[in-house]
Amino acid sequence: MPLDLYYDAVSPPCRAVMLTCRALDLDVNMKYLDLMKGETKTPEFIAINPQHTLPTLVDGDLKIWESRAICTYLVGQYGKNDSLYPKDPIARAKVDRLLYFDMGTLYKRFGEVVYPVFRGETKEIVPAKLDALYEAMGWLEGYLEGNKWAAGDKITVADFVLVSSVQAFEVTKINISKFKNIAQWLSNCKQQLKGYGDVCDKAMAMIKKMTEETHSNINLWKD
Ligand SMILES: N[C@@H](CCC(=O)N[C@@H](CS)C(=O)NCC(=O)O)C(=O)O
Repeated sequence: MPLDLYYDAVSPPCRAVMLTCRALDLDVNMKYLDLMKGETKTPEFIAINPQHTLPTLVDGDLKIWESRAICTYLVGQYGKNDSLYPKDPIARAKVDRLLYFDMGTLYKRFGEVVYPVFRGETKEIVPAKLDALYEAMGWLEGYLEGNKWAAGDKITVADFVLVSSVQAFEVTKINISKFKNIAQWLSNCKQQLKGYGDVCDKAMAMIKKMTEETHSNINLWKD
């Protein structure tokens, strides 16, 4: 039974799942819904996911959303081994910590700074919110110290999830070069994650264009 993935690559959570699918070499039926056109709000899609969020995966009778849950499900169900999401409780705890850190802190803080501007709700950045984002980046910088990949010396789903957030920081003109470990890890991801360019390049160009349209007078750079 083929997997159906409802997605729009402009969304970081969707890119995390797409990178996971590439890493696992999965044959996926890609079902594009245009977020900008509100295509998640149709009765047909709400019948699949009442929360109407992308990404959403349909695998036979299983309908699942929440990107990080999809990534870990896919590894458990289809991975040839557990390398991308280790079964060992300690190794898994280190990956899970990063998945929750991304959802509850890093990506959340990014969204609080940038999305109100993208949505045209404000033209002002709240300085405390920008400080909070850079604070979270400082924590990520520390977690990456001495590690090639987010959770250690092997690629895990934490890399797919975190890079999908951090790559958006770069095109929205947040200063990544201030954080040497993040900059090096981002470069590793660009070069070594399977399908990175296919999954991310077009979406990054779109986000860059949106940034130029909405953020031209807004400074997110901090030295
Ligand atoms: N925590 C969720 C967030 C999902 C989410 O909010 N997706 C947004 C795009 S980034 C969406 O689908 N918005 C359209 C809608 O809510 O109708 C995840 O990681 O999957």
